[in-house]
Amino acid sequence: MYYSTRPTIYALSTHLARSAIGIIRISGSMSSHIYTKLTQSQPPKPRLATVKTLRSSKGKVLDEALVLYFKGPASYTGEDLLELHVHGGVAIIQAVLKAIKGLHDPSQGIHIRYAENGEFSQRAFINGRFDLTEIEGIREMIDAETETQRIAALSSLSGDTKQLFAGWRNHILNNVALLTTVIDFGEDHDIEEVNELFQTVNDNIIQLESQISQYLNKVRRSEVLLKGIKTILLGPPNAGKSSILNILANNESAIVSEIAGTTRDIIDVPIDIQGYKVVIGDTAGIRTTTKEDQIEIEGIKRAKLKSFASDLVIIVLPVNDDKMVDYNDLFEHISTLKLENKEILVILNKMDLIDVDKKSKQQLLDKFSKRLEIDQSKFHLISCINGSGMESLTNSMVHSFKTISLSESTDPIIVSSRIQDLLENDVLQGFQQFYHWKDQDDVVLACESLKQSIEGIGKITGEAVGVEEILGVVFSSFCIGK
Ligand SMILES: Nc1nc2c(ncn2[C@@H]2O[C@H](COP(=O)(O)OP(=O)(O)OP(=O)(O)O)[C@@H](O)[C@H]2O)c(=O)[nH]1
Repeated sequence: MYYSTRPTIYALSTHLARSAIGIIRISGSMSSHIYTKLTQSQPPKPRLATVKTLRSSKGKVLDEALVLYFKGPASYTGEDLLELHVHGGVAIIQAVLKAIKGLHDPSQGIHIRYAENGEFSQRAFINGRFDLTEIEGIREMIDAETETQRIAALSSLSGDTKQLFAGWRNHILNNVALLTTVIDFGEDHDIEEVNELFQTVNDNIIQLESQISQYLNKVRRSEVLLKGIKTILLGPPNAGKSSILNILANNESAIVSEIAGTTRDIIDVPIDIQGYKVVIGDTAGIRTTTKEDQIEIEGIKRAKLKSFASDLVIIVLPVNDDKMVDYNDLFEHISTLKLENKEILVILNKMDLIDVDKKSKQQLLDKFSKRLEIDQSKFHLISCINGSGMESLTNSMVHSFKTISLSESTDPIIVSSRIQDLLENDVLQGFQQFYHWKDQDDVVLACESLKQSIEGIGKITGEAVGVEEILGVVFSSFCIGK
């Protein structure tokens, strides 16, 4: 459907700050009118970039701009759409915006106003250019800060998510159709036939439920990519935790000193490691202490607590201290983390301090891995002084990130929490109700339950009745001009 009765909207789609270009977007039936007024020329030719002088209503030159016009419905919004690529000076942009605003003239039926958040995308949705999963994909794409987030957002943007949901919807619809035949022609079916059909639908729904649950599981695992993979450095004081953090973060985020126990509380540093958003926490050194240093005790307690909530735990041990006295408390804690199936890597740091050939390196690995009962493949021998072993450590960390986010086998998926809620609460809930009514041999209510699931998917893609209520939720998080 092509809406031409709505007011024409305009907005600055780039930031209002000194820059090379600023892009002003205009969408609606008055786009062509705005073009002719600003350029004082004939109506624009669609899809042809032209350089035009923009003028105010009094004929004053405002700027030389690159102008692009798209005739609806073949445009982003599905309406006539004009893009003015003006020079990115704040005063220029404001002057052009003011000139557009000045063209608003209700007495002539010319309705022009500044766009609201996400209004261009909302029109694209209303005009059937995209479904809601694609629209949300566009938002995730804009929000993506790292390479993995960008890839995850692509699955929605490219329409993969839309197709997946459409497939699920059809599948449920087919099963509703099967049940409907029983309801409509129930008296003509014998009871065994009805039971058999009911059982077939039941099996189909169980299968679909498992697919949706797996999908949700993957979404949850992928979510870590958005929030950042929580990584923690744990180890005794003076092991080199802060030094490692500084190398990974490429700056002096944490205080490094020779005095054991310099780090007293957790320092969280967000960094990008090979396209993964990671939040690394440097912690107070854990040692078995008899001293009554309350700050140190509290620091150790916090470090331990935080490690339980972390996705990846990196244990840092100074290789020159292979007697490992005072380490009981730390090792006991590591055992608990292992029981929780935490992803763990171990760093043996300060390799520059010992003189090793290949054989004694192996002896070191044997000794530490035996003591910690952690496989040698998880170990890294490094030196913060000469940087040795750091590359292999980061590669190993990336491998762990892939395991944590399940992005090793397939691309991660990011979908909005709105979609997750609807899948869990409407679609899967509908299945639970279906099982309940099936057990009661109530075909009618079982069928209604599946319709609830279909409606849930409709709300996700935007095909549901009463869709207005969800539009507000989706578009309010967009920026103006999108
Ligand atoms: N020789 C050598 N010294 C290192 C290495 N890494 C760190 N150091 C030194 O070890 C000392 C302690 O380093 P930090 O990075 O502060 O250690 P930490 O584990 O954060 O210490 P706490 O804050 O006490 O828990 C500093 O003097 C560092 O310069 C290394 O690979 N080789």
